[in-house]
Amino acid sequence: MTVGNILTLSGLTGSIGGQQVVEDVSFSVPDTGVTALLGRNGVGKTSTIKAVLGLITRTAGTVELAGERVEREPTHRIVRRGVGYVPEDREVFSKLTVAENLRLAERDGSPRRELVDTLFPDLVKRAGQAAGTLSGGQQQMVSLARALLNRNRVLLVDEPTKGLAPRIVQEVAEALAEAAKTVPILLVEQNLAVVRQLAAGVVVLSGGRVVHTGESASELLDDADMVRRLLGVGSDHHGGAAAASPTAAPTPSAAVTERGDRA
Ligand SMILES: Nc1ncnc2c1ncn2[C@@H]1O[C@H](COP(=O)(O)OP(=O)(O)OP(=O)(O)O)[C@@H](O)[C@H]1O
Repeated sequence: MTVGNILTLSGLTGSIGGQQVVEDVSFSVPDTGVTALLGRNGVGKTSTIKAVLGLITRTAGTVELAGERVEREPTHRIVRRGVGYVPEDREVFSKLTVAENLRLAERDGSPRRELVDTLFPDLVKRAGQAAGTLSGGQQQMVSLARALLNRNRVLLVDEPTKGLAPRIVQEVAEALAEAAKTVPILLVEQNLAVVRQLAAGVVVLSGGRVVHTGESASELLDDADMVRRLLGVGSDHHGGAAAASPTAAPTPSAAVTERGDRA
């Protein structure tokens, strides 16, 4: 099977309140695996995802989904075409149960219940629990499960491990790895050990623009100078045991991310 691109951004430019926050962004997301979208705080990663979805004003450029132009379409239509979004901060309905949260997310009559139940057995056990009483990691699982219930062609996942304890970070990373076997993922992630574990390709933004694209995230992460220059993180924060092996679990030290460094 030849590998193609599921999503291609070309010269995408977007603004919030008249201020340009995404500038002439071009890159492609292959139709398999995880592609990481990286960059320091505030460089426009979330805004780029929102521009794809039409959640911020797109002022120029194109977005192709499986070869079809969608940049003029409203958000709901892009979502219906199969672009799943797992936003930063999870956004579960806290007063609703886990089961209700999932049911609300179903877009058609054949949700992929089996897949979701297999991936997230804990959510099956907690089906009757109010989502607001779940831990951050469990809420992240609900958020991921909602996107996976539908037959999406690509998932846009924004900072899924943000604020989670290292052990839970690893659980979320494993769920993402399983999910990626069924759907390509564009992943915004600050935890570089997770990026190393999951991502094949990589795109780095700075000041709303693409400053690096590569087919190997590990290659970028192995280059301490590049990491410092592009991500503003010391090599020790992606080094150590977790960085030495692409399959190693993120350790507490590796889970210290650029977010902490930049504070
Ligand atoms: N609602 C908003 N109103 C005004 N400016 C905004 C808004 N949301 C984002 N911005 C600005 O747009 C720029 C890009 O922000 P964005 O959240 O896309 O960056 P990011 O790379 O995802 O950062 P983070 O790592 O903090 O999530 C920043 O300068 C930010 O201040």
